[in-house]
Amino acid sequence: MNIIRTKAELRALTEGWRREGKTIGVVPTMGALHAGHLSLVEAACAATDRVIVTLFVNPKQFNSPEDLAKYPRTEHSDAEKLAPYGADILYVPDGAQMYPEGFATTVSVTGVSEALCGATRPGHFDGVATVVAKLLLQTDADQAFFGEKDYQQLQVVRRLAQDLDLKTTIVGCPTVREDDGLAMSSRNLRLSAGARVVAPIIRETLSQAAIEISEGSPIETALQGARSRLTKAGLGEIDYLELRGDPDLTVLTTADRPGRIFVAAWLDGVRLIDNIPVHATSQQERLLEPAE
Ligand SMILES: Nc1ncnc2c1ncn2[C@@H]1O[C@H](COP(=O)(O)OP(=O)(O)OP(=O)(O)O)[C@@H](O)[C@H]1O
Ligand SMILES: CC(C)(CO)[C@@H](O)C(=O)[O-]
Ligand code: BAL
Repeated sequence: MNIIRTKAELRALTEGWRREGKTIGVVPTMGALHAGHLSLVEAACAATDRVIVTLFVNPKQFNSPEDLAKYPRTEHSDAEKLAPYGADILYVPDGAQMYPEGFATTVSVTGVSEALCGATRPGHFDGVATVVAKLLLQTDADQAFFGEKDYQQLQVVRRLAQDLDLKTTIVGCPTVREDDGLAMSSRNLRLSAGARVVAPIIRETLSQAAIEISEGSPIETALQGARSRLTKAGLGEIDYLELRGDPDLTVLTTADRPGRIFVAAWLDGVRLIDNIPVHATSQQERLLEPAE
């Protein structure tokens, strides 16, 4: 697998592949690769003839300079991890390739980007939408693969691809978890050993709340219970814990509409996110039963 660093090299490659009639898949990442990323690479390799993995720690999507400075940068081991997976290219542009002097354009998606992480990380999704639009165009991809761990990001990217008439199909892939249920994330590397033991409570708490809601508990009661469980475990700073319509994240859902619970909470100075679907089956069935 070759590493390339410039748009010019990338274009020469993709034009060559196009002449051979090959399809192209892209997996955008910020590196520090784990099994979640590798599952996207596997999906891309199964679906397209040529696969490009991109590695760019995009400064425009960080709303805290400290978070940007601390973001893990592990290009060498990332390339080693990718080697057995069959990706063709690791594309590692630098800041000057992506944002040359005079760069003045922002891609901003409204609606779906405004709640949840959009509300708590101002400017974050403008940074994501701008860099993803550029990566999809630079790689000339037929399909692009994103994880459901970042579910709101996936919906923002779907919207942007549709609204800008990009030819790339956006493919969502399931969240890959550690054995104890913690969603894999590059930022998990920053958890202390003690915090790492506590972190699986996020997924456990979401699952419990999802079951309670699907069995008919009032949404507010279930979410309040989840909030106090997280707080007791040491995740007292909660950016959001909400049930929202899926895929239309702009609406807070009601008991007769299934949705998804989203959380962002801080543990040990690290912001962790997760989400889980709520199948409001029993509640729905009850609502649909004819009144006696
Ligand atoms: N556990 C996971 N399962 C599936 N996909 C994932 C998982 N973690 C990340 N991804 C996906 O990998 C792609 C690149 O994500 P990124 O490089 O930011 O990694 P990350 O682990 O999400 O890091 P971060 O700590 O920034 O959240 C995104 O599409 C993201 O949704
Ligand atoms: C999609 C992405 C690579 C854009 O920088 C990033 O937001 C990420 O890694 O999820
Ligand atoms: N995986 C989302 C990238 C970010 O947190 O900036």
